[in-house]
Amino acid sequence: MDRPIDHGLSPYRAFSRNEWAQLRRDTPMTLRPDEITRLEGLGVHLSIKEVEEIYLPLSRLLSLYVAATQKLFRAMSHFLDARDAEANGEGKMPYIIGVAGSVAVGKSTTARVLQALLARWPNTPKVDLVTTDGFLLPNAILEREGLMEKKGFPESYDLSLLLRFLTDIKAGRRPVRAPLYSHFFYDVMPDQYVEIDRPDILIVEGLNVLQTTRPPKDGKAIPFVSDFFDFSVYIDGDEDVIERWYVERFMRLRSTAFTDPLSYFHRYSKLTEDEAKATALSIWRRINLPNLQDNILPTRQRANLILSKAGDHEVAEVKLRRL
Ligand SMILES: Nc1ncnc2c1ncn2[C@@H]1O[C@H](COP(=O)(O)OP(=O)(O)O)[C@@H](O)[C@H]1O
Ligand SMILES: CC(C)(COP(=O)(O)O)[C@@H](O)C(=O)NCCC(=O)O
Repeated sequence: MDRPIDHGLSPYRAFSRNEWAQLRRDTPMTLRPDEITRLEGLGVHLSIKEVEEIYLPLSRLLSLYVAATQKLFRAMSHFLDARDAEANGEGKMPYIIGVAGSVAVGKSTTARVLQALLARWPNTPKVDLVTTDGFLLPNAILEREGLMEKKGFPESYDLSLLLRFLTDIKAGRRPVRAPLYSHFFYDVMPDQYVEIDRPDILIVEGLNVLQTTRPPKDGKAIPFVSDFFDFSVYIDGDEDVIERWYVERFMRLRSTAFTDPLSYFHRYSKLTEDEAKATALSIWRRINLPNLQDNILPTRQRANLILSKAGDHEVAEVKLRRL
């Protein structure tokens, strides 16, 4: 009799927090407490324990993966007899890591921590970071197209600009410019860019980075953003917990950035505490929650690694995709 096919094998290997923390092995902590403080978001404490137990083992894994990829790249150069190009530094290929997840789940914070940790590994001294909000369509266009309530949805991004950016990075062009978004002005900044000049690692952070595109009608295939990634991380959490983080961040901004009359959300600084909370909840439920449910969560199983967070941003479980 034929053996039944095992449909139960998960593509992921799951680790409890403690199991994952053991995988740090003897990696020394490379960030000082004051350096961790500088990585914290607005008024939020980032615990050293969290960095040591979760992000340091992850940086160890990534450093090993990058080294293996760099070796593979050298093997290919050897095969193509492209050693001269390699000696001139032309053969360097940035290792690209995607960081995905809901609005307010902690993508920017995680990306900044990973950037700092990875830059301390000897084989990856230059680690750059790009956020995909720079590739949002400007408000003027979103308004014209009736998309202001769809900011962060797939249709609100200039996907071809993002794909061109990633193509240029992978082609080894230098420097490559990424547009900049301002949360203060709630808009893309005209003529402001971040220059990416051949880093060892590029982290690309954004809610849309694992999304797939519909098959084209004209037969011309468009690549996925994730086709350019060597590794991807999805940050996960329960909806009600992320909602709370969103509202808490909004309330902190209300008493800081929003008090500036130039800020887009200045009008919210004048609301009472209860009115402001209700406004934050309404934005979350009208825009960010439907985006999470319809467009972000369905991409979770495309990630190489899933970090599942609990109520205080502490990672409770890590899932690593089997090779
Ligand atoms: N590991 C963490 N520990 C404590 N607070 C965190 C952590 N990650 C994120 N936060 C806080 O949660 C909120 C959302 O994080 P942020 O990185 O801005 O999210 P995103 O980029 O996904 O919108 C911020 O207020 C941030 O300071
Ligand atoms: C700018 C964002 C779409 C996040 O973009 P990302 O960096 O993930 O590409 C999001 O923070 C946002 O502004 N959402 C619209 C609703 C709101 O104001 O929260």
